[in-house]
Amino acid sequence: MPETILNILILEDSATDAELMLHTLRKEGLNVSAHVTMTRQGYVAALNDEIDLILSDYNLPQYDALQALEHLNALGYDIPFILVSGTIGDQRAVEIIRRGATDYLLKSRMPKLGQVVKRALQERHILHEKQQVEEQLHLERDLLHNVIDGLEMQVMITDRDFNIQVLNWQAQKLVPVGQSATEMTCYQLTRGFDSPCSEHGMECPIETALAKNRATKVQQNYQDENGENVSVEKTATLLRNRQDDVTGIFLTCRDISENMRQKEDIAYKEMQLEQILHYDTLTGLPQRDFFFDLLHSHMVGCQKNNRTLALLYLDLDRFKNINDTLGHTVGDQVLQEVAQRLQNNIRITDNLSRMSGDEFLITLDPADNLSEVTQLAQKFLSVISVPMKIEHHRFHLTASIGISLFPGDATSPEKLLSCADSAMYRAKESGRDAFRFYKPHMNEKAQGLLWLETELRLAIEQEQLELHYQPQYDLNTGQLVGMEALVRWNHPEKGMIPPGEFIPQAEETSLIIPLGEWVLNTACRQIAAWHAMGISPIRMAVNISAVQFYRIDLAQMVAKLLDHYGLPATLLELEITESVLMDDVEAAAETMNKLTAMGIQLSIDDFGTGYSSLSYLKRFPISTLKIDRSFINDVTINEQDAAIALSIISLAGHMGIEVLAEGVETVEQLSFLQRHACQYGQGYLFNRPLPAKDIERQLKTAHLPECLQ
Ligand SMILES: Nc1nc2c(ncn2[C@@H]2O[C@H](COP(=O)(O)O[C@H]3[C@@H](O)[C@H](n4cnc5c(=O)[nH]c(N)nc54)O[C@@H]3COP(=O)(O)O)[C@@H](O)[C@H]2O)c(=O)[nH]1
Repeated sequence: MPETILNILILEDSATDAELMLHTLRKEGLNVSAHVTMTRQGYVAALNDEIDLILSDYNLPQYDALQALEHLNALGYDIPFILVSGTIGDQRAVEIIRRGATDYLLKSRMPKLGQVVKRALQERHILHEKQQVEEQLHLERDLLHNVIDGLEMQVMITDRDFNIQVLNWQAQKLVPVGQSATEMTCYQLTRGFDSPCSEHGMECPIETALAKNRATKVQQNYQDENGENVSVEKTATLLRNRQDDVTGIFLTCRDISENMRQKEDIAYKEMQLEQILHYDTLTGLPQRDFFFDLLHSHMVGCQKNNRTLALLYLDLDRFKNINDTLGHTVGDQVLQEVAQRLQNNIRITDNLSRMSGDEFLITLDPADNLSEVTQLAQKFLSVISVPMKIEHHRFHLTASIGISLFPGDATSPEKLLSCADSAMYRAKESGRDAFRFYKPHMNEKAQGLLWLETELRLAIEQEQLELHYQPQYDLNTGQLVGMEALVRWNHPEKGMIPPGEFIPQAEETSLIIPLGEWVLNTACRQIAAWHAMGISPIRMAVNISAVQFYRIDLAQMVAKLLDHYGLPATLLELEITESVLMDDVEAAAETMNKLTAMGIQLSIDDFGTGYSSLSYLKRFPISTLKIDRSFINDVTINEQDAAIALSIISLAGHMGIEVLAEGVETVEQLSFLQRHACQYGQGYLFNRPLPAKDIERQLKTAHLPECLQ
């Protein structure tokens, strides 16, 4: 590294002294380059930024050190100035130091010059460095101040007791006119509180930062004076001295209300997107892919907890016809209605989705109870089959359902779906409006159902069914007033199967429709046949199930039969259970009104066992209430049953409705009913249900049961 050259300006009229100075300095190891002058002009001309040091005698012929110092200061140079002179007295020496000289050396002490110069240069160097540091600090402070001031957030520095010490421009704006920020606390300034935020139900960033001994960020939410929701984010950074003591807190406060609103907006849009991606826009149900996720997680849950899950694949029957004939707008409304009906009937733990077009998927979880699965599947078919009114169109819709079980049938969602799909096709093949379990794993009940359904279909075709008739009597006169047609199944291998064993299954599989039609047709044919034999006409009661009531145009069918056999409608009575009426009050009233308008009598079967609502008695055109035989059974020994029977008799009397007691088996029951003015009765005491031939005999002979004679 090249040695630094020291440029010295020497103001000296003695060449020897100047030479001595240089010699002394060089001897001290300084590499010196010097310019010597004794005049003012020479001095001023030689002054420049390159000069490192000035050595000056005190008195010169036309100039002196005080003037030289003045010039130096006037020209703005900052060069160490050392007076090297003979004795000038202390006063002058002090004066010259006061005027800006760096040091003073007597010529008699010339050997010390090196040390004096070195010290002066060093001091100057230190001073320069200090100035530079100060300059730098000043610049940085300025920069920091500008940066903080330029921030859109409020910034303040407080002490540990929340007292404000420094504020930026944004925070300054909060300071009330006439008040000084430094006399306020941060909570007064930002919230107008008289105590820290923590005492007002909000987290205080300063307290948290001090407690955790580190920088902290908190969010405060509140309502401003206009009732607007405000969210602010506050950070507190601990300021420390060299001993690591906390000397203050650097606090920032940012209004993030807009961010929060945007976040909420984004969250809402994400939710909408989620809705679009995962949910079917027409029905609002989960779409296929999302449903598969749900199915998968249900399967995992079932596996873990040893539960069975059922997947139901539901496809509407002949839905294409609706779309093709009435257009997609009507079709869409039908799908929405179906979705709604299914949604209303699934359990809280089940899931429903729209697979595509007119196909819906339902997970039943848990599905350990297979009879419940069967009931639910039937329920879905039933609710879909309740007539639907869209615009001015009325529909009788049906569906086919395939059911697969996890883990029995398949262990992957795809395979489970494929099993349910093939079961659904089997349901379609069976004539639609039915459900089928996936075959390899059908439970006993499902297998039994399938057997029954197949056999019952054959029974209708092969005339294994027959009707028995149970007479109904006027309990006062003993007169035979009507009879109830009751179906019997004479199975070629199993013998007589009671209706209680096949009617409910026929209702589940919708076979009740052809079966019910067969019963009505046979009953009407029988009335016509007896009429043709000259037997005086007698009213025939026929049981009608809910499925018949809602899924076919019953009035139209009955009208056709009456017309076909040339019978007056008054000879026909249709028995409906209470629950049928409650399924769809509007539709029930419509059908009943049509039937009564034709002259058909309507009776309520098993009265007292269901809703027994007075309101429907007023609403529907009912001609007879049939007291359920469960009340008649113990009417003479059970006070409660007696009370129920009596109130039904009284109720019917007040409403002008006829009343018939079912299941009269004993003379005691008969006399109770007679005593309490029950008009009609039916039961084993008078007759069991009998084949047509046996009834014929009674009708021809007008034979009265003994107990009524
Ligand atoms: N939808 C249709 N349902 C029908 C039809 N035929 C019958 N059924 C219903 O099946 C249930 C069982 O009927 P069934 O075994 O025929 O029993 C009837 C009578 O035999 C029995 N009864 C009559 N009197 C007495 C008696 O004194 N004691 C006694 N223990 N039982 C008696 O009651 C049944 C008639 O009941 P109801 O219909 O409520 O009047 C039954 O629910 C039938 O409704 C059909 O064609 N379609």
